[in-house]
Amino acid sequence: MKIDELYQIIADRKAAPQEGSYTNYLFDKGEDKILKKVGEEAMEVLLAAKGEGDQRLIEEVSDLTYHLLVLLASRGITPADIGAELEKRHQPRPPQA
Ligand SMILES: N=c1c2ncn([C@@H]3O[C@H](COP(=O)(O)OP(=O)(O)OP(=O)(O)O)[C@@H](O)[C@H]3O)c2ncn1[C@@H]1O[C@H](COP(=O)(O)O)[C@@H](O)[C@H]1O
Repeated sequence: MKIDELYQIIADRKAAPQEGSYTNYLFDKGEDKILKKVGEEAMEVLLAAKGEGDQRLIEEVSDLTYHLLVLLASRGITPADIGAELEKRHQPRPPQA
């Protein structure tokens, strides 16, 4: 799944809450809960990277990505906003001789 597609699902949950949605559970709990999850998932990324293997790392980065997108959506920030910021930082380098 593309990041933009997942973000759109999350934004749709915000606009139209659904019974049993984990995303809506997070929105209902509020920003402190979302931030706590982001912190926990970030720590799990570190632990996975330090010896749990590439598949675990992929899973934990996916968990972190999802929770970061929930945080952004809760603030009305889009992946395009992040892309624009990264684009501003981008400094193309001349090809090496
Ligand atoms: N990508 C994800 C995704 N990644 C992780 N998670 C959930 O994140 C939670 C993290 O697990 P934890 O054990 O850390 O937390 P927990 O004990 O379940 O919950 P807490 O009590 O700690 O909050 C799990 O419940 C996972 O299901 C996700 N939940 C949803 N999505 C995507 O969001 C879409 C919408 O989901 P719903 O909002 O549930 O409809 C889905 O189609 C998916 O594409």
